[in-house]
Amino acid sequence: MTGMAPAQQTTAAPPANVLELKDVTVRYGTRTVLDASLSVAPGQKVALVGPSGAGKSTVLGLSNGSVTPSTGTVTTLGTELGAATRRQLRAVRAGIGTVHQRLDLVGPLSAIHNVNAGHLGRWGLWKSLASLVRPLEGDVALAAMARLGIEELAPTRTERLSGGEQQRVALARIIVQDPALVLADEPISSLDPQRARVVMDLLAAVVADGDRSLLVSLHDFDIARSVCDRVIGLRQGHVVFDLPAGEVTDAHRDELYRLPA
Ligand SMILES: Nc1ncnc2c1ncn2[C@@H]1O[C@H](COP(=O)(O)OP(=O)(O)OP(=O)(O)O)[C@@H](O)[C@H]1O
Repeated sequence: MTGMAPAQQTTAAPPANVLELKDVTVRYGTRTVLDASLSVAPGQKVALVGPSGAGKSTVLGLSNGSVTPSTGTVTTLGTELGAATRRQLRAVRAGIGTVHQRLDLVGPLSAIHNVNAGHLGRWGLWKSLASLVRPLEGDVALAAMARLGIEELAPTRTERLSGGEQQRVALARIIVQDPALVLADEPISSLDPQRARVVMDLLAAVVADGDRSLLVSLHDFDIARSVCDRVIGLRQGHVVFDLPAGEVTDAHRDELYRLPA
């Protein structure tokens, strides 16, 4: 006996996926609209593509718990949503940043107030109300706005801003919220191609800056494969392919969007 302690285990376990859908089905009545398994690794940017009705929004809804699976499990930020307490669900939702085509900004409030709303998941009611009168931690919000080149718009009423500027306000709000996972449901579908590209590049930069993960549904196949690390093709609720963006070809696109004969 040497009396030596056993060797320490030094190899760290790989970090768990930030999102995991395992054997998930979603049924409405007798109709199964999703039957899929997929995952998003930490720091990964994943695009969901596929024709209308393929199940992209359903996957995003499952990921934040707003859609309940009929069978299977959804684990988001380490919490299995079906088994979570309300408190755990609140914590998961505070860790998710959401970007919609509809930006959920409050038009009559100044841009900085809207950016500051990124804090709300962490702040209690009184701090949130006080901040409506005078933005608290305004320096954090201003820094986020500066990152997106809209610092000088801080005092402007949000409804006076252009669509592109409002998109930047919504992205600055994500920076302030500092979520581990960003879910974006067709964030660029109302924009012209140039603006769509700029907004997607900004979204990707915001995600990469904070080492966050992204799951984004997109109709633009080319933007999906150029901005994201991985592309998942969904069709009629099934995963048709799940590939590194560099391996996705025009043939995958054509097959995915092929109209039924
Ligand atoms: N609450 C619901 N009740 C019944 N059917 C639903 C419900 N929500 C979604 N569906 C159906 O589920 C299928 C998938 O819808 P989903 O919105 O996920 O598709 P999508 O790929 O996001 O489509 P799009 O690109 O048009 O937004 C569709 O056929 C839709 O009609």
